[in-house]
Amino acid sequence: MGEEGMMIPIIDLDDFPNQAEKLVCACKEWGSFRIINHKVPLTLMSDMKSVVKSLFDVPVEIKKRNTDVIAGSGYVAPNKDNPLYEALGLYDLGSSQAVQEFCNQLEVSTDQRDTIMVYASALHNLTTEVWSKLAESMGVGSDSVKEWKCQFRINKYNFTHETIGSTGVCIHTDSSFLTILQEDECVGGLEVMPISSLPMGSFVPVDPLPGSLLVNLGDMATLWSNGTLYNVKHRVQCKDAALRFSIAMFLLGPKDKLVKAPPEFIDADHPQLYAPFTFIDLRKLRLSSGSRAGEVLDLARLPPIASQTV
Ligand SMILES: O=C(O)CCC(=O)C(=O)O
Ligand SMILES: [Fe+2]
Repeated sequence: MGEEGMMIPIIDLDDFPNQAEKLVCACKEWGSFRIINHKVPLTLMSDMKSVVKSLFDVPVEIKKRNTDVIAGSGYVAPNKDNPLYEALGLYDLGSSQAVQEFCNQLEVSTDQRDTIMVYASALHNLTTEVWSKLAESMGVGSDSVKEWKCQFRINKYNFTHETIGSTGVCIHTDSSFLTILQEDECVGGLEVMPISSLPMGSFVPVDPLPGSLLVNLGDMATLWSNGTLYNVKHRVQCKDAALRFSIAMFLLGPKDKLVKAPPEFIDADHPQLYAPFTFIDLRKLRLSSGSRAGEVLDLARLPPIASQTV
């Protein structure tokens, strides 16, 4: 089946609970959807985009001060796997100390610091709001989500004429429960693989829709939902000879608590599929096994019920 003409679902955040069913469908079939009426001011989004662009202009010695707090949370220089890609990031957005530290490392101005603080807080709130809406739409609570850890990452793609047709970021899933992306408003290139196209898999381009934000579900969402929510496989391709910038906010999960499917999702026909994991341990397993595109969930699977000794 060709995927031409397919488009990821658009969810109106202002229209709940009416959109509940549409949201759950989007999360099962696409693992990806666009949100509108998200209340993040457009001026804040564009101010943040300008800050992001200038953060990448500092000398590499300064960028390297942005060291990892958890694996992969800090500066990523262009490398063999993704030579066109560069990223800066920060773990634990809920901690204003961590945000200040990020700003100090990169020697940002007072205005830039203000923008980063306001943006971080707005997007942090939005990730918890979107997750709460999803959990509620699935008939379960989400009490502790405000305490969950968040990671923030800004991405730059050095696209040129010569790189058109090559890959900006290879196929992967996110490790998070969910990710909110502020894409480049002009330069496309993100592609997602809907579940209907598996197991062969074909990509659907996600064209930018200025003012909206994009949500992707990650490995934790699949583990938590007992396999019903889809951790969307995606990549970024170079389609234009233009620099591309994106901003990602990852809702990772509770810090030390084991995550497992709530009892509402488990019955005789739907036995528990995955062993309980903390975010950090699932992430470690993902890195140690080199499984970037969701294969880590195969490693987290419990043996079939018939072979389990109860
Ligand atoms: O830049 C994008 O549009 C996607 C970035 C992404 O997939 C990620 O940061 O995990
Ligand atoms: Fe991603």
